[in-house]
Amino acid sequence: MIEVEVPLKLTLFGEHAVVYGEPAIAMAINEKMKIKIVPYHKMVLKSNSLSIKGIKVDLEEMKLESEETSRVLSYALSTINFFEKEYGTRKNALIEIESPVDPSVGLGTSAAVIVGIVGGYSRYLGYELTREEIAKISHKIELTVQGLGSRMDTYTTSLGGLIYFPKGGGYEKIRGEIRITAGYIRRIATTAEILKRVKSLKEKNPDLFNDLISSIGKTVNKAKIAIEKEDEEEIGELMYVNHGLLMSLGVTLPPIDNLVSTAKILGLKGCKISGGGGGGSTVCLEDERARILLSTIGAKIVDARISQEGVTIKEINQ
Ligand SMILES: Nc1ncnc2c1ncn2[C@@H]1O[C@H](COP(=O)(O)OP(=O)(O)O)[C@@H](O)[C@H]1O
Ligand SMILES: C[C@@](O)(CCOP(=O)(O)O)CC(=O)O
Ligand SMILES: [Mg+2]
Repeated sequence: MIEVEVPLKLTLFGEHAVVYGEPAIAMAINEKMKIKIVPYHKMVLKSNSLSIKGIKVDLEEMKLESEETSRVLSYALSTINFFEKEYGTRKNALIEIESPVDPSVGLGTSAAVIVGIVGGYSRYLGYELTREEIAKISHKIELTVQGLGSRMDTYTTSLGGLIYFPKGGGYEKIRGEIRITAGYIRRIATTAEILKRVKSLKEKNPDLFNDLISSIGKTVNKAKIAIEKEDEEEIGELMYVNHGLLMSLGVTLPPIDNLVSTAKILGLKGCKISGGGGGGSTVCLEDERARILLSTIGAKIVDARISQEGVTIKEINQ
C-alpha cells in the first residue's frame, strides 16, 4: 500500500494574474490531504468530501447516474488516464482520498488531488519521481482539465514552503516568515468557471485588463521584498491593495469585501481574498480579531501554519 500526504495551499499574492504570466506568492500549509493507493481487483476511487447533486436512479438496474459525476471526478480520473496514455501502464487499485476541507474553496484541493495521485500512483507503478517531476506532470494535468491555469498550486503543494513564482516561469523559495490567520466560506463556482469569467473580461476590455493584472504583478514584487524584510506593515498594506485589484477583476464576493473593509477600519494589518475567488478563502496577517471576523461570516478556520514539506510518499508493506 502507498500512503501520500499533500499540503494544501494559500495564495498570498497574485492569483488570477499569474495565469496571464504575472508573478505570484503562495504558501503550503499544515492542512494535509491524504491519499492511499491499495492493490485491488478493479479500479475504484473513494473520497470522503465530495457531494454530487442531481443524482438520477435507474430503477431497472439499480444504478446511480449523474451528469455532475464526471465533472467532479475529472481531476482524479484525468490523472489515472495520464499514466495509461504517457507511460502505457495501468494497474488496478483502490484510491482513497481524505480531504480535511471542502473542495473548491481556494485551498488548492484540485492540485492536491492531482499531486497526491501522481505521487502515489506512480510509486505504485514502480516509478520514483522527484517532487519537481510530480509538480511538472501535475501542472500539465491540471491545465488539461481546467483549460486555463498556472503552475502555482501544483508546484506549491508538491514542493512545500513559501514560494515566489516569477514572471516568465520557474520558482524561487522565499526565506522569511509570514504568520497568517485564514478561513473559508462556501464558493459559488469552481476555479475553472471563475477562470472563464475572468478570461471574458480580458476579451471584452483588454487594455483595462492588462493594466489591472500588471498592477497585481507590481504588488506581488513589492510583497516579496516586504516578506524577505519581514515588514508586516508593508505586507499588510499590499494585501489590501491586492484585494482591491481582485475586486476590480470581479472575483470577490460581498461577505469577503465587507470583512476586508471592516478589518481595515479596525486597524488589522492586512487581509485579502485567497485563491480563485467567488467566496472561498480569506487570508489575514495573524490577528485574533481576524479569527473573530472570519467567524462572523461563518468561515471555517484553517491551520495556516506553513508546511515546509511538500508531498510525502510512504510505501507500507502489510
Ligand atoms: N476530496 C476530493 N476527492 C476528489 N476530488 C476532489 C476532492 N477535493 C477536490 N477535488 C477535485 O477538485 C475540484 C475542485 O477544484 P477547484 O475548483 O480548483 O477548487 P480548489 O480551490 O479547492 O482547488 C473538485 O471539483 C474535484 O474535482
Ligand atoms: C485563480 C488561480 O490563480 C488560483 C486558483 O486557486 P484555487 O483553485 O482556488 O485554489 C488559478 C491558477 O493559478 O491556476
Ligand atoms: Mg484548484
